[in-house]
Amino acid sequence: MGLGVFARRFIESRSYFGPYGGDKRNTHLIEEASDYSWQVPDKSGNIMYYIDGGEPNKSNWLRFVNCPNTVSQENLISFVYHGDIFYLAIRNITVGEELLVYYGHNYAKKLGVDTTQFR
Ligand SMILES: C[S@@+](CC[C@H](N)C(=O)[O-])C[C@H]1O[C@@H](n2cnc3c(N)ncnc32)[C@H](O)[C@@H]1O
Repeated sequence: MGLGVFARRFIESRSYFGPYGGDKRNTHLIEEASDYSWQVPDKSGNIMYYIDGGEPNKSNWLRFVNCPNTVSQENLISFVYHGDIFYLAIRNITVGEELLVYYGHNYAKKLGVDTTQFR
């Protein structure tokens, strides 16, 4: 699991964080090459490009947020706004709790997460 992000202060539901830092790339090969990339879809769901936070100096702390193993652990969801990725708190998060955002079925499966419980 490596490093993760833990709340140092109370985070109110609907707080949001971002944008996720990284290079915008057009190749799907980045999904294989980087553990830190997000797909950015257009309004029809077609992938426009990827944001790759693989290089720490071009990214930010959002790259360290892990994926939950169970739905009850999930406390952030990702969303696209003006072509960037943001994370939204879907409930109050208490001090010391790990911030966890679901990565999507494909990536989560690779990590051994039981994806059937996630929408
Ligand atoms: C975006 S990074 C998250 C930060 C990472 N833990 C680190 O130390 O840089 C994604 C990587 O974190 C690890 N990871 C995140 N969520 C995980 C989970 N639920 N189970 C196992 N590994 C996980 C995997 O190695 C994955 O490729």
